[in-house]
Amino acid sequence: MAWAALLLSGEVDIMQVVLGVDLGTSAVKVSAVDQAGKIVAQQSKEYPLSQPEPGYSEQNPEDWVMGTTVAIKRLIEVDKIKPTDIKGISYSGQMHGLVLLDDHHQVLRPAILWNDTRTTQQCKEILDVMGKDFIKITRNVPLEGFTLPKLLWVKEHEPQIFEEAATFLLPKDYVRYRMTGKIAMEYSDAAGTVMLDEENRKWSSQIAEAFQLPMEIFPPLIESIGFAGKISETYASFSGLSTDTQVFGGAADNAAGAIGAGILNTSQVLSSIGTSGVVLKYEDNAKVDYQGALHFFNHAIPNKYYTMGVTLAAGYSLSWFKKRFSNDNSFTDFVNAAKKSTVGANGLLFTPYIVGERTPYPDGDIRGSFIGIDGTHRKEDFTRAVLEGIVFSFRDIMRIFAEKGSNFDTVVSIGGGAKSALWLQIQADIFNKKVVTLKNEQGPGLGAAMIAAVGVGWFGSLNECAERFVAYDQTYIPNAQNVKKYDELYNLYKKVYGQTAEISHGLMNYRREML
Ligand SMILES: Nc1ncnc2c1ncn2[C@@H]1O[C@H](COP(=O)(O)OP(=O)(O)O)[C@@H](O)[C@H]1O
Ligand SMILES: O=C(CO)[C@@H](O)[C@H](O)COP(=O)(O)O
Repeated sequence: MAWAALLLSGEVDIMQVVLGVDLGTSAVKVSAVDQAGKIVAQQSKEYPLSQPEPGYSEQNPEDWVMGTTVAIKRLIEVDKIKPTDIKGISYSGQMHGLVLLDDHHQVLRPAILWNDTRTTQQCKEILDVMGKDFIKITRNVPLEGFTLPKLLWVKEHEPQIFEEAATFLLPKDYVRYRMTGKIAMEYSDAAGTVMLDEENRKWSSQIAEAFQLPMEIFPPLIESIGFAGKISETYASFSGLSTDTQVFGGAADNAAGAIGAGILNTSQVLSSIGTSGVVLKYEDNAKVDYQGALHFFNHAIPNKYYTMGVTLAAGYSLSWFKKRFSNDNSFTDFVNAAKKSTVGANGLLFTPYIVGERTPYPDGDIRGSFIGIDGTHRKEDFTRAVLEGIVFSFRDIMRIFAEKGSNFDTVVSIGGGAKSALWLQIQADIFNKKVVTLKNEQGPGLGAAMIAAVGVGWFGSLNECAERFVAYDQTYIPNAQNVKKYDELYNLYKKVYGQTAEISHGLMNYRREML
């Protein structure tokens, strides 16, 4: 039912709202959402990222708390949302970041983030010590981005800090702790620590023993829609919120993004082109086994899962190219100029490995290429090659799904990739699948608000909530001629990694020697 009709029907109370806190890497965005699924107000606050050494990426957890508080205060003071009308709050969080706390719950060092790549050695050690058992328990291969290698890095390089650590949290779990005073980690995020026995939904004592991690440091686990407490007196006086507002677990940003996009059954796949890119598929149970070729994590819905592959530089590749070579154009004009090129960019291929890659090549040292540069190529061919290369990298992920016999008919596109009709058609043609967009595309923030909406009892389940909050907009159907051409080009694209890896690694070593 449309928003106005819902109001007239008296089925919803438009005064009541829930808040979805989307704790990203560059900023926190807090959305106030009413019972009809309408975003009535939104505030955000950016915070800095520190890169003290090559490959390091850290943030100060206090900045997340301050940013979230500023955004909430603005909702109350500028947008005039009454604190007593805020019935519930939940979260979507950047994944994997390690927040270490001492026994007074004080932060011991800056958080080490998902895009920090200092832990290659620790990932190797994890496999050396546990081999295939590790993948069997966590359903993932150890990658630099995940939390366990970060914990082992601290243990090895900062032993005094490790000694003082009483527990650890993930970014949004830390913010929730500061708002409620209660320590807990939520399942979909806990899966990304790669210390969780995913199928049995408990911390793995085998992993703890293998790496001499005391069991006491593992925080209690809660469900995404689980009640985490009410706003504490301290945080209420700090933020202006009411102590009656209920707080719920929340979810990892990709799980929350999937909920906000209505990915709640196995026939749909999410294609998210943000700074990084994600192809994500809902899984009904833990029986599917990709043997670590894709990430496999607990979903925000109890006992459900999702599989995903990550392209580290998706939208980032396009932004990089625009910034370096087309900075004076608007984003829309710059992307639309690629229409002047052809399917296959007049014979130019791009691989988007400009910050290394995760799926299907877990290789921090691979770098991107333009292949087939010809004297006749124009800037729009390069732009088109970048748009296509990003989508080819998503097809690499889809190929793994296909090899495992996973079937789906619809791809829901979100993020920057859903802003351009050209890019959406390229996705439909390269995937050879129907691609749809969302009417109310708010990404993980809406998913976070949906978790709170279910938590406070507005809906019986996330599926029920999605029926009201999520609606599809445009549909893009594959063009048979283009599909054929892209199939041919994809066969060439697939060869680029293998044939450029050695050269890329040599060039990375050259850069390191120059430091
Ligand atoms: N008008 C546009 N058309 C196509 N792509 C766009 C447009 N504007 C931005 N983008 C792409 O979207 C990406 C950002 O997507 P977004 O979902 O906002 O990412 P994030 O939340 O990670 O910052 C940018 O890196 C850029 O490549
Ligand atoms: O590492 C992963 C998933 O495994 C990333 O998806 C981060 O969770 C991204 O955070 P944002 O870019 O959305 O801040």
